[in-house]
Amino acid sequence: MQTPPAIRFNSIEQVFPATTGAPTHALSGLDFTIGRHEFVSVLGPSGCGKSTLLRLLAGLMLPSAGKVEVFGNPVREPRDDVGIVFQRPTLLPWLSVIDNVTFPIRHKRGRVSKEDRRRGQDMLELVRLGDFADKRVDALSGGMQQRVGIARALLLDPDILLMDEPFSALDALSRDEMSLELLRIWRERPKTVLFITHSIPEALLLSDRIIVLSERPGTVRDEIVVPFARPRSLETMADPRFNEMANSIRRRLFTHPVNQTEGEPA
Ligand SMILES: Nc1ncnc2c1ncn2[C@@H]1O[C@H](COP(=O)(O)OP(=O)(O)OP(=O)(O)O)[C@@H](O)[C@H]1O
Repeated sequence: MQTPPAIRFNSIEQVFPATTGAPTHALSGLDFTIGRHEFVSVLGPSGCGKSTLLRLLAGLMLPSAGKVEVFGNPVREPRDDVGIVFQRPTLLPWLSVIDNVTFPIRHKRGRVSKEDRRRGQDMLELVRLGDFADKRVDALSGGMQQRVGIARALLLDPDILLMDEPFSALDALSRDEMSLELLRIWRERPKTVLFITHSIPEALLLSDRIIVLSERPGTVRDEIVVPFARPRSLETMADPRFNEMANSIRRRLFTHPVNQTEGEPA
């Protein structure tokens, strides 16, 4: 039997009812799969349903129709093998860094064992915050707080990592630095990554494949295989093909296709 993909969206419809006025049709006929340890970014116009598809995959809500599957199993609730990093890391400012990293375990089991703390410390080493375990999180910069969020998402060693615009609140330099850090972490701990972003260069630098969604209701408009060799670095962005691809994606995103072939690269 064929191994199921790590992630499958199968004919997803998502309609949000309205208390007044028309309901919002957020996603329609959404179909795509992601293979194990693949890094896939989702790009699309504002409001096209990117965060919605991530919340469906995280088991935070159920689709109006269709199926979301993780390793062939329908997603009905949050799972330990799916870690999530949000745009803002939602840390508890009165707790130390290590207590924030191990918080999901405290929340779930009511206590944190020595072994859990050791694992938390390992994750802090991985994100290069090993010396900051006992600091309060509000003493850290935005980039460092996002590292804490990544360490927390990796604590239970999930197969799948969902990232919803994780670096968009950072300044440009920290953003580039965190992109490279994410590539390093992904190399050291291979994961299946679904990464939501508004940044075309970020998607090109990080991903194996980019899914471009249409305007709402979001559906797959394009799938782009990113050809750049790994490991990638800022040098990758100097490859002349990088700008060409970025421009081609930009055109696809911001033009309304007259027919299906418009915007195809030459
Ligand atoms: N819980 C909800 N109830 C009602 N409408 C919702 C709900 N969640 C999302 N929506 C609507 O569904 C559509 C898709 O929202 P979503 O946040 O998924 O888009 P997005 O592509 O992530 O947007 P952005 O790029 O601006 O972050 C939007 O019109 C939004 O207002």
